[in-house]
Amino acid sequence: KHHIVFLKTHKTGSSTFQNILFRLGEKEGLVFAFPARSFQFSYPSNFSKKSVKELPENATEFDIICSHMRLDVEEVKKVMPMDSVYLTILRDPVESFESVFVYYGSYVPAFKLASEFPDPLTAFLEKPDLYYNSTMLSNSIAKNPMAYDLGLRAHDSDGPSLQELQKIEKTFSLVMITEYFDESLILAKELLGLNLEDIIYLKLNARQKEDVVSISKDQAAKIRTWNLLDVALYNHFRKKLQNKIEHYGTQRMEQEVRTLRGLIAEVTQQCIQDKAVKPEQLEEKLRPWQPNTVSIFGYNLKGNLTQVEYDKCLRLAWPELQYHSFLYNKQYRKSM
Ligand SMILES: Nc1ncnc2c1ncn2[C@@H]1O[C@H](COP(=O)(O)OS(=O)(=O)O)[C@@H](OP(=O)(O)O)[C@H]1O
Repeated sequence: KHHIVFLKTHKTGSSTFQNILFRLGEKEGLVFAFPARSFQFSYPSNFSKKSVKELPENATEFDIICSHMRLDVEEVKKVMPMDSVYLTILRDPVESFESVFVYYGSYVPAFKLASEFPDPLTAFLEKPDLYYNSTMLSNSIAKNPMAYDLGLRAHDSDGPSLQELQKIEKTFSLVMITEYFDESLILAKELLGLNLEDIIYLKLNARQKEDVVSISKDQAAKIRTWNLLDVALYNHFRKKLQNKIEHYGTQRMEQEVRTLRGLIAEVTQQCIQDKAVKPEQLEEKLRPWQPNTVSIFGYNLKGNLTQVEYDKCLRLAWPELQYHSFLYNKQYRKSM
């Protein structure tokens, strides 16, 4: 029986991987550790056992946890079985910071202050310390967002200590890398003993292209300086993943990735009417949550699916909040 802890980092492709885990959990009847309130574990505060909904009737343990949290390993251990496999995902900090900046532009005070300028990202990067007050909890994600989610001292300006890196290495069996998403999935499949069918996915939570800010070399350098800890983490674990791919066998990996992509093309053909659909053209059931500054794409399903096909296709395209609510309702036999 699987026992899985997935640390869902922000703006890294984590919803796509979470969807794979939602489907796995549903298929295997795993017990999810859900937040007691809402969809996150008291984020941006540290994870706490108190923020977890109690076990459902007749269950003796939780099997899987995969909602947003700020990691506190000792607290997670109070909730999850000792033999749980820990996974997480990191994305190129230039890409992930740009995504965080735009997505949370009107929610995070540091970003909101810069939003009054015609080019908010340039204004912010020019003098980030002018906008960033590290004592405000609501600014948590404004600097080194991935390190913050991992529970590190993200507001500092230096890199991680060897001790911090060693702790992450000791905790996580696999740190996936968004730029090697499919390769990471193959490694996750091996680690968890899954089939290729289990890791078929549709890319979720993508912004419409007009909302993606194209980053100049100068801006990229400034993003890296501001997010030094994320850069160090990313570089370290990217290298590690590359080594794992080599160890797995580069050709064997290429073959598996090709097969996976073929399977993805098949289900896309079977399930999807339109890709990259704007929110206003999506029915509510398939509309991802929308921040007020950007549009997040979704999928329209084909109209002529049998019930069995519809159930399968829906789950692939189901945005996080809708699928989460469905699983919660099923597990507790009552709505959230
Ligand atoms: N498979 C795959 N490969 C590469 N990139 C991917 C993938 N799946 C999702 N994405 C991109 O990840 C961004 C969304 O990340 P999250 O789902 O982690 O966001 S959230 O924090 O849960 O809101 C979002 O990035 P932006 O479009 O740049 O905002 C998605 O496009």
